[in-house]
Order: sequence, then C-alpha cells, then structure tokens
Amino acid sequence: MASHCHYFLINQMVEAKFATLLNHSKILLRKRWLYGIFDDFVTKQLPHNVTWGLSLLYALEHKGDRALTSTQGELAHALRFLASVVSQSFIAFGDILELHKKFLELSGGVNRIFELEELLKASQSNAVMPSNVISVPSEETISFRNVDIVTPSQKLLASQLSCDVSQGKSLLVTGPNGSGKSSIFRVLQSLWPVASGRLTVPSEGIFHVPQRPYTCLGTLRDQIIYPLSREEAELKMAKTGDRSTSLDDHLRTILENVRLVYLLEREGWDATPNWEDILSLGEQQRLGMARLFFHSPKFGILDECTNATSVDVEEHLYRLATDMGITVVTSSQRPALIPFHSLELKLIDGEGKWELCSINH
Ligand SMILES: Nc1ncnc2c1ncn2[C@@H]1O[C@H](COP(=O)(O)OP(=O)(O)OP(=O)(O)O)[C@@H](O)[C@H]1O
Repeated sequence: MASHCHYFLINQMVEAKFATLLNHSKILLRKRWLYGIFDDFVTKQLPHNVTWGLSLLYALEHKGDRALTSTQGELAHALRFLASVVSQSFIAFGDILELHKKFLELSGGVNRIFELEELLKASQSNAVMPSNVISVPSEETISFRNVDIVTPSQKLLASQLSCDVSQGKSLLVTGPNGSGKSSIFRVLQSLWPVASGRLTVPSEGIFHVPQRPYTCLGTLRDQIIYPLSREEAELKMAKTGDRSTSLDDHLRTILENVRLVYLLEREGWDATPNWEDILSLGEQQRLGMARLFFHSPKFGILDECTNATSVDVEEHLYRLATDMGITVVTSSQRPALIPFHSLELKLIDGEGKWELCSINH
C-alpha cells in the first residue's frame, strides 16, 4: 500500500515536471516561429517594399518622357542598383539580429567552459589535500592520528580522531543515523580528503565492500572475481592457492560458504543476466562478501555491507572472515557483530565527539 502511494506521488511529480517542460517548449517554439517571420520579413520582404517605395518616389519626382529607350535603360539600371543596395542593407541588418542569437549561444558555451575550469580547479585543490593520507606498502596497521572527519560542507563529524586497527584487532564503528559512520569509510577510501591530522593505510591488502556491491556485466564468476579478469584470477590462484583446485571449484566453495550455491545451480557459470535486477539486496551483499573471501585481503572495510542479510547468515559470514584471518573495519548497528571485533569506535553525536572502547570477549 505504502509503495503504491509512493509510486503515485512520484508519478505525479514526473507529470508536473513534464507539463512545465512541455509549456516551456511550446513558448519557445512560438517565439522561434514569430522571430522567423520577423527575420524573413526584414531580410526578404521589406527590401522589395522599400525599393518599390523609393522607385515610386523617384518616378513622382521626375515626370519626364519615359518613352525614350535610353531613359528606360538608365532607369532599369538605376532600379537594379537601388534594389541590390536596399536588399544588401537589410540583409546586413538581419545579420545584426542573427548576431544576438549567436551571442546567446556563445555565452552559453563560455559559461560551460568556465564551470568546467572551476570544477577542474576544485578537483586539483582536493587532489592536493589527501597528502595527509600516507599509503605505505609494508604497513600492517590502519592508523588515524588526530584526523578531523569533515563533510564537503565543512560539518565536523569526528574531531581529532586517533585510533589504530592492527591485524587481528577488528574495529566496529557504531553511532546513531547521520553521526558519520559512512563518512569515516569515505575518508578511508580517499573519497573525502583528510582535512587535518594523518591517516596511514597499507597500500595493498585492503578490500572495500560497500552496502550495495557493484555488479559488473558478465558471468557469476566475473561477479566474484571482480575487479580481476578470469586470467588474472587464475594467476592469483596459481600464486597463492592450491594448484590442484580449479578456479571454478574454488569459487563454488566460496558460493557454498556465502550460501549462494543455488545461484550457480540456477544460472550456471556462463549466464550473463543483469545481476543487479535479478538479485535481491541480501543476495548482492552475500556476493560482495564472496568477493571479499576470494580476494582474501589483510583488511576488509565493510560499510553496513551485510545489513540486508539475516542475523544468522551475517554471523556466519563474519565467522568465516575471522577464520580466514581478515581483519575487518565494520560499520553496523547490530549488536550480534560485537563478538567479532576487538575495538568499538562510538560516534556520539555527529558533532565531533567520539569514544574508543575495547571489547572484552
Ligand atoms: N556529500 C555530503 N556533503 C555534505 N554532507 C554530507 C555528505 N554526505 C553526508 N553528509 C552528512 O554527513 C553526516 C554523516 O553522514 P553519514 O552518511 O556518514 O552518516 P551515517 O552515520 O553513516 O548514517 P546512517 O546510519 O544513516 O548510515 C550526515 O549529517 C549527512 O547529512
């Protein structure tokens, strides 16, 4: 019922916007039509009328004998000259009118270039700021040192945040809606710059799983190994894994672990449906976790990425991650996840206050 009502409201909104657009287009068409008539009249019709008028005036002024051949020839010549001068003058006037239209088009183009330049400047200045993020290849800890978490509209969400996530010591970020949990993850992904302080992250071995994982074009296999290609995935397996297991067997085990093996039985390895359309959010989230297990990184950054799965499946997924030795940084509201973490970062009010507590098992 609620979704029906919502659909109705959206439909009404779209209809209203469309009616405004249609009205605007009608006004524009009428104005263009009137302008076209005016333009044609000034550049095509009016010159003839003016020539006739001037010729008439001339004829009335000089009432001589126009029967003479020489006078007729001179007259025709003079009239042709007059007609061309008048029509050229009006065409020039029409060009001036046209210039206004061209000027408007040009000013639109200039505006767009100006906006592009502004955006480029802004992105360059943003690109300078993440220098506060230090990416170290051999680093084993994610470390926030007096980091201010600030939104693009300059709202301070966490002030002077200091906390270390070392391997084996998973961190749970909690707090009310809008307190800044996801913002910490945006800073971790370098989507937002570090306004002040220093953030140190290992340059490799970090894997992000968002709330709605991206589903790429391709097969079920491609979804799990994303962003690697099949060849790269096979190479990765050859380097790290058991050489006796094929890639598909390995992926099948992962699907069994995330309880999605029925998808393989239903779709097979080679079907390429639009995965986002055919999978529920809970299934997409389990696929996101399957990706994490395939890549098996040192750190998993999990931003509410299991909140659409049932609690028992969520616990099972976290148990698997712990067993695989993946240290996680989780944003979640569910108390069931507390036992899988060693530290809890509580964002208190979304105005800067935070608290770090260790979780005793
Ligand atoms: N791009 C943005 N520009 C300005 N403010 C933003 C932007 N994105 C988020 N915010 C604001 O930052 C605050 C924190 O948002 P954030 O998404 O981190 O909250 P959250 O704790 O993850 O909330 P929830 O529990 O609802 O997911 C909110 O007040 C939000 O309105």
